[in-house]
Amino acid sequence: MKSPNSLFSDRRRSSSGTGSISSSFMTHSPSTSTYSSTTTSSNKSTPGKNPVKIAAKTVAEAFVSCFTPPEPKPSSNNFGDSSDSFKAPSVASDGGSEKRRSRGRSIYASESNSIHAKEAGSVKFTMGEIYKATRNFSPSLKIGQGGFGIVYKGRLEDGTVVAIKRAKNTIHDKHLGVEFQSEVRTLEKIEHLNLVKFYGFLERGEERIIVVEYVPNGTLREHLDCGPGNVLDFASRLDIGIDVGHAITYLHMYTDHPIIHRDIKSSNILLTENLRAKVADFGFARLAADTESGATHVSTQVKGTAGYLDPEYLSTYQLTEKSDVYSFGVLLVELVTGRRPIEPKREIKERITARWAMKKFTNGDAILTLDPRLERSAANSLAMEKIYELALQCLAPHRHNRPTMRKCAEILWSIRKDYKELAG
Ligand SMILES: Nc1ncnc2c1ncn2[C@@H]1O[C@H](COP(=O)(O)OP(=O)(O)OP(=O)(O)O)[C@@H](O)[C@H]1O
Repeated sequence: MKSPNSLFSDRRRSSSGTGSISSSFMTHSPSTSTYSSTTTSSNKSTPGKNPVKIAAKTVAEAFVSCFTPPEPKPSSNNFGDSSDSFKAPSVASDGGSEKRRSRGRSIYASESNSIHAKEAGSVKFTMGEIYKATRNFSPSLKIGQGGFGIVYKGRLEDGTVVAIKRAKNTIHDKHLGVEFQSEVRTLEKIEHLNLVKFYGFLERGEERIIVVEYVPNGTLREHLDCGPGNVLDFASRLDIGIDVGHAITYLHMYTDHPIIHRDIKSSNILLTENLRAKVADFGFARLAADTESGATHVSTQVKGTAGYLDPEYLSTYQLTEKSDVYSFGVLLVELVTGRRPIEPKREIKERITARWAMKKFTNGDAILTLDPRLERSAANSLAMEKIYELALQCLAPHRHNRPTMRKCAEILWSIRKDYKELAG
């Protein structure tokens, strides 16, 4: 097993609301030119033969101040203004007059000649509509920035408020093109209360844009980073764990073909005003092996985020749904401790949070790892122990020893039931 600290990072991001920019603590970056998309479904291990390059994202996201929801500043660009107040630049042949077909959602779909427009469930936007929705990508509507590009808050013509993800230069970064395709293809196939809703996309020239549901209350990571006044209480953390559990169970079990998210992490969990969770960012998602044909895993290059990556996948390149289960285990520890999966500034034995917390748990000292901002009540302590018991299983080094996501969700349900009874 490679240490997460030795992974590559090809990402930099700034958090919405804080404006802070992270820098990678990883040692080197992968060359984008060595990217390989070679993947196979297999029941055999092929380590060493794959031209694999690890493309892991950084977790060294330096949120320096407390979270504030990513509402654009009130300004002349706010949505309260008349939409006549700006003009969309003219766009060559994108055809603002394109008619659109509806998918039963409050948006329109294209009937243009695009191959995507003809695919079931796909929705194509024009550049004119995107300009209009974002007021020409107004900086005041910028709500975040990730490795993929800049995210804007936008409003569609029918008033639907959306998040518009604009890829940075895909022409010079093949990864982003692949990520875009992956995200669109996955989003097209899914619909679940705990997954961000897909509204459509645009792929034209160098532009790659994804339009999804706007989730107004920031990321789980931002909430966990908050100071004493805004602590996410234990019950909310439990609810969020269950929501995420349901979302991943749906991906693994209830889509036409199982989908592996590959990047489950707290900064990809968006929260609604009621603190319900929605899993986002399907840039690394991919279809699981076709078990009906006897395949047990997919052999593919390693992608994900350092600190959340399944060690077995990391060393064998064999991807299964259980890699998401491992990441979910890391997320459970994050929910309990409030810490990031890797905390480089702490003393060595505490740097890998899951390792530290699981050690304390097995030594009977779990309480020492509970987020210091949470109450040390009987209900919290008992639920914490049970969550750690589940996390320990999710973090098993070998995938066969990890529970399914469905089992995880069931266990969390029963933990919440007991928690409610005890907490009163
Ligand atoms: N649907 C959404 N609703 C509201 N805010 C969003 C939405 N999607 C993204 N954001 C905001 O934009 C930020 C960047 O999101 P994005 O999905 O682009 O990250 P990313 O490219 O996946 O970053 P990374 O790959 O480094 O994780 C998020 O942290 C969040 O604050």
